[in-house]
Amino acid sequence: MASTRNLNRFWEWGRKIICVGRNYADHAKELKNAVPTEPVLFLKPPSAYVTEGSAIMVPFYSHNLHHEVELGVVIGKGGTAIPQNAAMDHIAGYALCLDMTARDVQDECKTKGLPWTLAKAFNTSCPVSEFITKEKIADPGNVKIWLKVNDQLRQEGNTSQMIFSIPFLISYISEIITLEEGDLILTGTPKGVSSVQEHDELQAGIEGIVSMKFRVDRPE
Ligand SMILES: CC(=O)CC(=O)C(=O)O
Ligand SMILES: [Mg+2]
Repeated sequence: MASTRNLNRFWEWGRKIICVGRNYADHAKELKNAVPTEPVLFLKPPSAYVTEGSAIMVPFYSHNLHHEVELGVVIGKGGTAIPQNAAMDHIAGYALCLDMTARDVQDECKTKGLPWTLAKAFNTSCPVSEFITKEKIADPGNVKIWLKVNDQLRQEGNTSQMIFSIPFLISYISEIITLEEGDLILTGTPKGVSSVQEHDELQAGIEGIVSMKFRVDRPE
């Protein structure tokens, strides 16, 4: 049965945020990571969401917060082990997302063999744009995404560069983690990630579709 809940404010649903790492070869290489042969997955909690008008907070334990601009896929119809050829039917729409990453903490976690939770899942680590209905993006596998810091272009990529396609990711993830209406999948970032500081202004967009703006702040 179709849901009567409105996905326009999907971030208020409190559902899962599933992130794909190293899905662009140029980004994997810039961080000297191997190009993966299977998707790299991690999670953010719903408390990571932040929307325009609120600030991205640098976690108190980090001195190297990075931006990662990514296309987000909002799930409209849940499922388990969704076949690739049905995957697009499970999408309600999209959002532009930032996977804010405490890179210094992530590097330490990697060295110590620890999970990335402190680096990736802190409050405000998932800034999102307005909800973009599915009809507004004819081919999510071919859109240009970009990010500027204080008006300087830092990231520019096309989702056609993804190693694992959106249908493949939906199918792969749903075999392991049942997808539910309101879940968000972050599909990975292209090259150009870099450090942001308190008071910086981040602007990001999907060309011709949406743009968004966030300020960076640090707790007192
Ligand atoms: C190395 C990473 O932080 C992976 C990641 O999140 C990505 O988007 O790639
Ligand atoms: Mg990422």
